[in-house]
Amino acid sequence: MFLVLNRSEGNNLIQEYGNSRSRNQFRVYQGTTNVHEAKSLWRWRVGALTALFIIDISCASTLYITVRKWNLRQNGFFDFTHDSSDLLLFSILRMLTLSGLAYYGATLAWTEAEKTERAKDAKSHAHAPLNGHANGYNRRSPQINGESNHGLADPLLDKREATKHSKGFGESLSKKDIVLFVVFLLCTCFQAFVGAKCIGFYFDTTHQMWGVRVEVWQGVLMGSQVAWILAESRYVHLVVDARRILSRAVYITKRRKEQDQHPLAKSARGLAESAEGTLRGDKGLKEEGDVDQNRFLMRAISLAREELCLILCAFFCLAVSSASGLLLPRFQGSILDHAINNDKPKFKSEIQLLIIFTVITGLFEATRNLCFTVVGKRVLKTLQDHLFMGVIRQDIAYFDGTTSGELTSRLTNDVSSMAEPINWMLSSIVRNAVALVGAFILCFSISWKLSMLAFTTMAPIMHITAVYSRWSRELNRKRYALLAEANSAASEALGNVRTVRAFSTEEVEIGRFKSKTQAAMQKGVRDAFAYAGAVAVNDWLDLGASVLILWYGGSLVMQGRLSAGKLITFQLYWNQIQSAYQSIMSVLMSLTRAAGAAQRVLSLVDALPDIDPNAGTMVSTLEGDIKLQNVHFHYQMRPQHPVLTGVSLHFGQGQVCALVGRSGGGKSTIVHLLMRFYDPTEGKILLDGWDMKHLNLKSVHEHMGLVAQDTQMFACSIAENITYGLRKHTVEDMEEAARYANAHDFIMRFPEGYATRVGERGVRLSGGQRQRIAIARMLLRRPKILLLDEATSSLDTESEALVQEALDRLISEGGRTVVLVAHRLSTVQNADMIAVMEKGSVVEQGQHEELVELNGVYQRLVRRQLSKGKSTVDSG
Ligand SMILES: Nc1ncnc2c1ncn2[C@@H]1O[C@H](COP(=O)(O)OP(=O)(O)OP(=O)(O)O)[C@@H](O)[C@H]1O
Repeated sequence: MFLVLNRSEGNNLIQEYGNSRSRNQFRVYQGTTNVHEAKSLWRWRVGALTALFIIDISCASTLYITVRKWNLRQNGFFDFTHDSSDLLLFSILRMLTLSGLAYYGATLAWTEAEKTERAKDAKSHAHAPLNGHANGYNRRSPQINGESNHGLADPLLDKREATKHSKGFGESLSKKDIVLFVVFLLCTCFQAFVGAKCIGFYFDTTHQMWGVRVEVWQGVLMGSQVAWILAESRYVHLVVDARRILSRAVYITKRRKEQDQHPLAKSARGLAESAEGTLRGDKGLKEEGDVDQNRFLMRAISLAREELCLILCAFFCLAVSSASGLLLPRFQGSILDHAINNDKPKFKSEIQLLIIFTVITGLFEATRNLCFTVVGKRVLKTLQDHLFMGVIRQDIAYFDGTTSGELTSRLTNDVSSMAEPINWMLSSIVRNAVALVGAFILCFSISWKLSMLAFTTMAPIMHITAVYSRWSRELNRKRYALLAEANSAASEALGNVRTVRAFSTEEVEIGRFKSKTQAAMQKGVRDAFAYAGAVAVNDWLDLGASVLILWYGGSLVMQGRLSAGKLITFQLYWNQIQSAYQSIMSVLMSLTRAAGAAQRVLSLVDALPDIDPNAGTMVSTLEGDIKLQNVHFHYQMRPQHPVLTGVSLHFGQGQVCALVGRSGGGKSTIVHLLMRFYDPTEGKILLDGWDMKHLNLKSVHEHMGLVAQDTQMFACSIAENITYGLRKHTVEDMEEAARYANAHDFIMRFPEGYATRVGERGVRLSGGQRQRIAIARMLLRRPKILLLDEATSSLDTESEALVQEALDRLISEGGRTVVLVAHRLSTVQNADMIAVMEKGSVVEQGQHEELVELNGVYQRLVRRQLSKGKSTVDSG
């Protein structure tokens, strides 16, 4: 039973995120792309199916032999009640039909998979030139400057065809699905036949074979046939799926080879690297592992490991409540029998026992529930903490390629969708599994024939559940992606609400948001319909089973072969099986829904940053000597655009060094590299002679201070902003830093002084005030290395003068290495070294006078400044 529900297909799922139409939309493919792996999966599954056929026929043959030897025939012709040659015949027929259908289905799967891949290519071709992004090197064919990809994609492919095939796994019904449905129907009919055969069959109760009654042998052989048929039906599905996986792997490998030989392969790779919404580290893209129901369950269990004591207590309560709960139907049945037989003393004592066991069950049930709920809540908390830790420690490169909306969605929607089933699944799955297995055994002990008949309805239920789970999982993945897009649109609009108001684009933003929520809602509604359908069919099948039980059980009672009480007990156990099964099914379905969210959450929880701030040698003091040796760099989101091309610079200890040059020359990028937001793609940065990569980043940052152009503030008080990140400080130190930064006076003019709250991102302060607070924050840390990245460029003259005064004071203090980007001429003039950057390289270097004499780029910049009547070196 669980074999089918907890599908373990053994194939990994590769998620590919697309960028063709919208940022976060991703497409899902199932299976490996490695041809070798796909081939062995195919062989393995074909082998397993063949083995199943062999076992099935062996069972049928053995049954036939035992029946011929021990079952007395009434006449010479075929006799349904005394002969099993029909079962043998059906086994052979089954083997031939299922093999044929598996072969046909596999052929269809091969061509369908190839067609789907082609359609996906065609679709990505159609979109790629519109937005300038290709969609995954080695995964989709890029179209650059109108060039197609060796004709691999069929440009004439009908657009509707492309849409149909790109709908994704599980969303469209194909010929292959129809073949699989026929397999399912056939197998269900075969199972029903074996069930019916069991009921009417004459089992020899007198003879023995190897010390075991022949009746038992025959019953086991017939019973196991039902299981083999179920497994065969499943394996035909798996064989067909393996063919699809192989076809896709072959197609993709072929495409990869052709792409690698393509002259534009490098650009394609670059475009793929820049796809948004993907998990990336500083060194490039990272693959997000698949999380299916099984892995999700395993993960939930490992998360709950810390709560071992509570879990053990819960399991103890579970054992007691399950054991006593399983006895209740027995009491109910025998009470009825005693009532019918008018046996008053036994009737009374059974009633008393029933009351005692009901109280015990309820008590332990409640305690078990409490323990598991507490475990669920604690797991949720751990998960939330882990996710936030996972997000905040990611490389800056990751944040370059994602939006705050998407992250918020992961932290809120995804985590709650993932945690929802965790809250109760631990409790529910174990309790219901125990009830299911226990009731199953007890049902067989009452009447194995009745059980066989009832259980033939289980196979279709399991099949429908498995098909729905699979379909729903893919649909929900897409739904969550759409919700993330909606979040992203909302947070972008709200973050820029002033611009939205200024341009009166509220309607546009509302439309953008609505289109995403609408699409997500449609997928949700589709899922709800399918869910309702699956549940309805399953309910009908359940009811059908109850009718069968009453019909056959009732006839047994009338024949005097079963007591009425036993029939009631059987019915109660059957109800228990049904409700346990339904509960497990709904847990698994919610696991299915949650697996999509879990994948997005766990991929982040598990992803370790490439630049680990905690790794490397600790630094207690820094002299402040910085060397850049032949540094090359490009941002991942624009891999084809080199930002730094072989930059070598020396910022001596205690020197004031300036970086000037045209906008986009790479000055801020050098500051980013010095902060180690990114690592150079080539070359080295040495700090006091040590390669920065080998130093502990946290300890290095304690000696560095950065004042950037766009100062970032937290929505708390001014005091908290100034002392941000410092564990020890005094109020006097804070005020002194603020005075030094020309901030004390304006802070004191606020009614609440240092306790004034600054609002989100410091919106309640002016740009100059924010800058001065940032300077105070940095001063309080007394850094050895000071990085000033155009700290005054966006300020008006008055604010600029105030901020500049604070900075000049700081610089003139000496003893610090200062790297400043595009400052006022006066400051740059006095710098010990000025480096002029152009198009990612240093074109001139020296002191002010030397550079002016060179009559080159620097002199032109100065001249332009003077002609504009400004006193700053223009960076544009
Ligand atoms: N996170 C990023 N992702 C991709 N490209 C980036 C990123 N940051 C900057 N760039 C690009 O890198 C190049 C250099 O940018 P950088 O900010 O270093 O220039 P700059 O010399 O400091 O310019 P400005 O004086 O205007 O600030 C620019 O072309 C810019 O578009």
